[in-house]
Amino acid sequence: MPKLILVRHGQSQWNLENRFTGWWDVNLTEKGIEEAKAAGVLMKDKGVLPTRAFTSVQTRAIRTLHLALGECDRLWIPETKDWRLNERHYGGLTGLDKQETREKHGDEQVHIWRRSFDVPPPELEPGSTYDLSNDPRYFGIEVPRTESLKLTIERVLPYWLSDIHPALSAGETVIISAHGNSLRALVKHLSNISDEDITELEIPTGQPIIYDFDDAMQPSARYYLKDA
Ligand SMILES: O=C(O)[C@@H](CO)OP(=O)(O)O
Repeated sequence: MPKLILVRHGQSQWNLENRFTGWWDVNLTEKGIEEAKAAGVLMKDKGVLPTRAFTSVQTRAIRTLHLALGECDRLWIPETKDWRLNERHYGGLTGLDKQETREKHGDEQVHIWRRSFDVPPPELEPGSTYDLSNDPRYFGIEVPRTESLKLTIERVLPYWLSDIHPALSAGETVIISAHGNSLRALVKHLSNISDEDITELEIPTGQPIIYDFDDAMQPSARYYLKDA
């Protein structure tokens, strides 16, 4: 039975500092490293061992993948990195302190920017410190200036369909190491969650989530590997 493992990267430096992160490339904290390793130990203990890996082009997700695979002796499996699994682009909010932004714009506005389905944050100014248009990893890609969850889904889902789903259909046990909002995009699709209800879904760091697929490639209800 094909299995899908979703894991959000361990705590990042800007998760710790409570700053809007998005596409900005920050590293894991010590706690994040431990969370990633614990995910790998759990996979080993439960005998859920990936045969194929997908991740974003962001250090925190790549390192989480490698730390987890290292713990379950699966560093050798094929892996693909793709920007379409990146975190949602936080636009002009990138780098700002979340609490200070609440104090400036109000709780409600910040909640809309963070969790509404289709209201994107303000656009990032061209030439801003956080403009990644010239980053070599995005060569040939039009780096977004901002993204809502809806816009994130519009790049995650086609990639899921073209690259990840076929690997699962071929019988692979697939691990995706990605981000809070790129994983919300996938979970929304797989668990058929409405545009309203997805605003309530939070994905914890470093905690593997599983879907089992049946012969018709229909996903089971999702569950945490720790509860299996
Ligand atoms: O800052 C971010 O990029 C994300 C994930 O850490 O934050 P949020 O919880 O607002 O989606």
